[in-house]
Amino acid sequence: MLTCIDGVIDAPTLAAVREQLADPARFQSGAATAAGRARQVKHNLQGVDTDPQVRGVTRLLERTLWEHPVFRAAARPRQLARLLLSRYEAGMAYGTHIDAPQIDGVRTDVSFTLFLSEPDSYEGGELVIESGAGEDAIKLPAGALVCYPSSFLHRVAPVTAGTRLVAVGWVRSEVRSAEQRGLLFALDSALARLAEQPGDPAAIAELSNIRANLVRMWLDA
Ligand SMILES: O=C(O)CCC(=O)C(=O)O
Ligand SMILES: [Fe+2]
Repeated sequence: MLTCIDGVIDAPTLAAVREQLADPARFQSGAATAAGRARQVKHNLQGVDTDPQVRGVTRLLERTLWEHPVFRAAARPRQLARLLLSRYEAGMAYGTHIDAPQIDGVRTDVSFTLFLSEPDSYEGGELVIESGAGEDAIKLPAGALVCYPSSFLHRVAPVTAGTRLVAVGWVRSEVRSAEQRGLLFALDSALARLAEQPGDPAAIAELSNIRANLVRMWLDA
């Protein structure tokens, strides 16, 4: 299941982040962090992790994501394996690959892309995800995020003009199965809607109890 979440980063923060990452010298070849077959198809740039601005932005984004209620409900993060700032200039792309099953010793259950560039500021650069039901080409507004099971093949279509700046990352989830995470996310969303209107408190309590018991059954922690 793919989940898109709007407005994860607000406009002033986005502007500050883009400003801090504007200097291309803060980026190096993306091949440094690709393993196996992915290395052959990875043509992009990524933030130099010793650069103080890159570190500052990375920490800020990690913190924001960790505290974001909808991201937490969708990904159920137990640990953030890594967050990378990636930059694609005209001619760059990332061919079809699968993400490593472990990054820095952390199992990868959920992959995500947080879009930092406005979609009309570059051409191409869609994140194309192959789920069982076919391909989805994702290009979201700046500040929005897509998360998807790390088991899906995916690629970044060539950028043909402009610069695509994103943060990509991987999560070890406390619910390992994508199907179970999807059910819990749907249940959470329905319960949040029910809580907004006067309804049947006993029914809401019953549903909350079912949710808690499913979490207990499925928790990988
Ligand atoms: O840039 C993206 O949206 C995804 C990049 C990617 O697949 C990766 O870094 O593994
Ligand atoms: Fe990937």
